Amino acid sequence: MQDYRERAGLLVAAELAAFVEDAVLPPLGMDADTFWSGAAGIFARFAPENAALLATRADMQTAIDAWFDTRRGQPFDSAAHTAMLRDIGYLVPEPAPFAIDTAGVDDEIARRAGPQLVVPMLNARFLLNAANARWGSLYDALYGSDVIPGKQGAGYDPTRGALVIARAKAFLDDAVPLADGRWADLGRAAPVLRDPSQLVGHGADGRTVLLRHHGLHIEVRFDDTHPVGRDDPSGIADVVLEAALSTICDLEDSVAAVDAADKVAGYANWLGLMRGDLVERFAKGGRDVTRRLSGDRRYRTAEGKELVLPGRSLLLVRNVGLLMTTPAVLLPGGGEAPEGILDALVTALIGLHDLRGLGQHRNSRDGSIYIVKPKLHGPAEAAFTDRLFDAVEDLLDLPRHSIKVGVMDEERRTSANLAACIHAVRHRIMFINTGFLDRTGDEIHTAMRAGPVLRKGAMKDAAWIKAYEDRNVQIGLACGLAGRAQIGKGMWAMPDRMADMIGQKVAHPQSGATTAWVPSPTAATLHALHYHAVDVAARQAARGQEPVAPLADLLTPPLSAGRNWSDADVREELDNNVQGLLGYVVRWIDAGVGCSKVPDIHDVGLMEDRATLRISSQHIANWLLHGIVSRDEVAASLRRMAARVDEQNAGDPAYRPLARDSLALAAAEALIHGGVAAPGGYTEPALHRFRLAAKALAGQEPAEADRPVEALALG
Ligand SMILES: CC(=O)SCCNC(=O)CCNC(=O)[C@H](O)C(C)(C)COP(=O)(O)OP(=O)(O)OC[C@H]1O[C@@H](n2cnc3c(N)ncnc32)[C@H](O)[C@@H]1OP(=O)(O)O
Ligand SMILES: O=CC(=O)O
Ligand SMILES: [Mg+2]
Repeated sequence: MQDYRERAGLLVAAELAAFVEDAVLPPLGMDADTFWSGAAGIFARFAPENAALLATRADMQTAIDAWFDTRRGQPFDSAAHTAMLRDIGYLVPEPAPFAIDTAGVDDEIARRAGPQLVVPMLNARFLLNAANARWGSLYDALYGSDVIPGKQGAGYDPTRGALVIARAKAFLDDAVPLADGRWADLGRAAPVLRDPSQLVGHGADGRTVLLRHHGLHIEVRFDDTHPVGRDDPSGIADVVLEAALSTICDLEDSVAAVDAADKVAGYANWLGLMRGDLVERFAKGGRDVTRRLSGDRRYRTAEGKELVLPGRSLLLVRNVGLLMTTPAVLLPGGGEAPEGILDALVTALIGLHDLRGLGQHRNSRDGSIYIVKPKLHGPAEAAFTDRLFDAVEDLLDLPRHSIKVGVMDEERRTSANLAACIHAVRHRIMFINTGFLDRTGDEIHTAMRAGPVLRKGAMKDAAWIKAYEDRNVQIGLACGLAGRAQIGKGMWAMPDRMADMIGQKVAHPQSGATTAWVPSPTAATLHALHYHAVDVAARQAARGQEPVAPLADLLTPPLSAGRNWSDADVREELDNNVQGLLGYVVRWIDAGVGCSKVPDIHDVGLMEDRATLRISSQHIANWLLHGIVSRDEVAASLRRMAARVDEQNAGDPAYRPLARDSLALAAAEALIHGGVAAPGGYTEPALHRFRLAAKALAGQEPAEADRPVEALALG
């Protein structure tokens, strides 16, 4: 049973009250009464509006469903569909031309182009690694990935090493060419650059040369005492790249946070990052490791001045959206508080530690707290977020617009009204980002009644997604984001396929995006190469001249004209969706892991999070609704894929097989069969329900834990 403390008319979970009052407020000199009575006022003001906005979403979806139902079997009528969306207020008038005026944004966001790493907030070991991924060894990233073909052996393989070194030096030839010859032929000479302005300085050890290209730094480390440098004709031991300029510490789709204990664990990690004292100790490769945040990096410029560069990624925090409530706080009527409002209050309060300079390091040098807001549906919800952040600033005595917002463009109503959404937050917006995974889930859900959707793999060639990606950049540029805010692109979801990433993800900077998401530090280092290859500012200048891609394309649902697939194709599609879904859900429900690498049916490890789960569950629900697959076929696929997922996890002693009475299997069935009715097609309600049940069971006697799922009160 959750233990609560009464605070200003709220019931606050004991662990949350203790965390806020003992760890967060005292260094800020803020008393608990001031904070909780301010928080109570904010909940009183914004919780009803939050509920009303959710009701509007539901009403609009009902109207869209009814419109498609009455036209079943007829070809899609784009003009009538757009008119209907205007009638129901889904499409709003475009604002007059305007430019955002966000101020006080750090260079990493406003003026420089480079990778953005995302990391689950509940994993301190990964969080520290992510924050430190500002700098990454290119030698290590190449050696440890499939960019260099062939298998890695146990020890150092000099043949593989030689390929790495050749590749890294070829990169130097492109980005920072020598005045004469190639880096491979440098010999013992000191490097003289074709463009001397690329030489920024030297490391304190005198052996590191600091270079800059397209605003990103490159260290070339000369060290004859290092095993690699010793064998190199020039003594080069490594090439280190400035990689993850920014990192999103995620409280949303990559974590499983269902109760006060989980929320406090996430908030405590965010506090550790803002104060600089987060430490994690663990064993790796037979060694005990203590991981901390890296310090800043010191150099001497050619003029002999000291130069300090940030040692850590600029940290952003992703709050949850508007949908969920949390048992961590109960409102005066006894209902759970909207989780997004609690996140805004607590993550901004923690961010204040950085703005007041209370931490060991500085995160924002320009005095901003960066909150990423996911799953906003349209301008009314963006305006709501703006007012909520105003209120939090007032409570925390922060200058107006110190809290910046990153708007995830990942719901169809936001894409269709993007300029109006940006306008609603024009004084504080620091990014727009195409979260194409959620966006695909929302596309399927919104058009649920329109007909069977394309196979998942064909979705990337559909008209809507091209228009979505193009319009996001074009509208972002038209609204003046260049030089003030990021235009971001989505996640590379195949963490082990780095050669493919190198080949394909260059498309993101080429599109005029100043950043794009990567799943790991290695991916950040390798993706940094793309920002050296492409001059994003030039691409933005070119794309700023383009007409905006047609709204009609954006609003064309990805439908298949009937059942265009063989039985084998249908089965493959179903099995693939079911396998990804089960492989992810079993870890979410049983182990509380919110982001996993799950092999697909071709054994490619895919990053699965709640957004990819939204896609697979919505896809199966759509094909069931339209009779492409039957309930029996889905049940058979669940059985087949459960056995496969059990096999894949056989090496994990803590793993509980997906047997008939597994909570995880029941959650998977609820996600599929409840997919049409689920608000927005979101998976959070079902996941939270089953995870809470799993946690409750884990706290009980083993005999209880073996009770069948049917005996659980899950509703
Ligand atoms: C649609 C969306 O919302 S996308 C945004 C949400 N998604 C994410 O945040 C993805 C984040 N990435 C991850 O969680 C992980 O990379 C996964 C789950 C995809 C793969 O994890 P694993 O299978 O454990 O990775 P793998 O074994 O290849 O590598 C683990 C190592 O890489 C590091 N690592 C992997 N991902 C990250 C990361 N995102 N940040 C920091 N370090 C990371 C780990 O710290 C670990 O190194 P260590 O042993 O020195 O600590
Ligand atoms: O949040 C990102 C997405 O693709 O969804
Ligand atoms: Mg998303």
